[in-house]
Amino acid sequence: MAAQVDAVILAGGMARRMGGNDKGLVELLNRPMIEHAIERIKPQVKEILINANRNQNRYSEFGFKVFSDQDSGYLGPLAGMITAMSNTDAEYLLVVPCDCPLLPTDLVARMLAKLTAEDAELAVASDGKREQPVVMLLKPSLRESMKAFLDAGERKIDFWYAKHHYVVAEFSDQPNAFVNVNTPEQKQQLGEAIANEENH
Ligand SMILES: Nc1nc2c(ncn2[C@@H]2O[C@H](COP(=O)(O)OP(=O)(O)OP(=O)(O)O)[C@@H](O)[C@H]2O)c(=O)[nH]1
Ligand SMILES: [Mg+2]
Repeated sequence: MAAQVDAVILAGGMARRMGGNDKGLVELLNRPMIEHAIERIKPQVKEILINANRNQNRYSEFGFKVFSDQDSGYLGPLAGMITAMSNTDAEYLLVVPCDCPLLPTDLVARMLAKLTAEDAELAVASDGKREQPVVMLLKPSLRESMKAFLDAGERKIDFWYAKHHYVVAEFSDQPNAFVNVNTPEQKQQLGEAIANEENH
């Protein structure tokens, strides 16, 4: 039987570079940004969880459970992951950010294949050039380790996973898959690029 995988879409940041507008809800091509991620990920997992620290009612309209960080105070993406890990009973949790509209449609399959082939604890995605620390597939049992790391005042995701047996799943065949939107200018550029692509 295929392994059970749930996903958390992280939308819990402050989006300062977006001018403080809730990044998951700003519109890209007339749709809230998170909807692009939902569309890519939904066919690949059992359930989607949304992690958001404001506008929870608006987020719940997408039809999935919404969780805020357990420890308030914007402690970074790891705080959102910890919350999701306590709210899933799946074998694996996929973590993705809300601001990556072009995530691979074969993300879970390839990360899971790599993780199981090497009997690793977690897999991190790479675009072929760089690891993408907010795109991970992990076992929810890693929650204790992540919590201890955060409680010790640490924040950096790659420092955390370096402590574990991890593998890197490469998506060099899809160099734009992890394009990430942080500013209004990037949003504008990506919107135009996608629209151009669709017109060809
Ligand atoms: N739960 C949670 N998620 C966070 C937090 N900070 C960032 N994230 C998420 O982590 C992902 C990557 O972070 P960034 O792209 O830096 O987003 P951001 O922090 O909202 O934006 P900036 O304020 O411009 O850095 C995004 O999906 C954010 O929603 C946090 O404190 N808590
Ligand atoms: Mg940030």
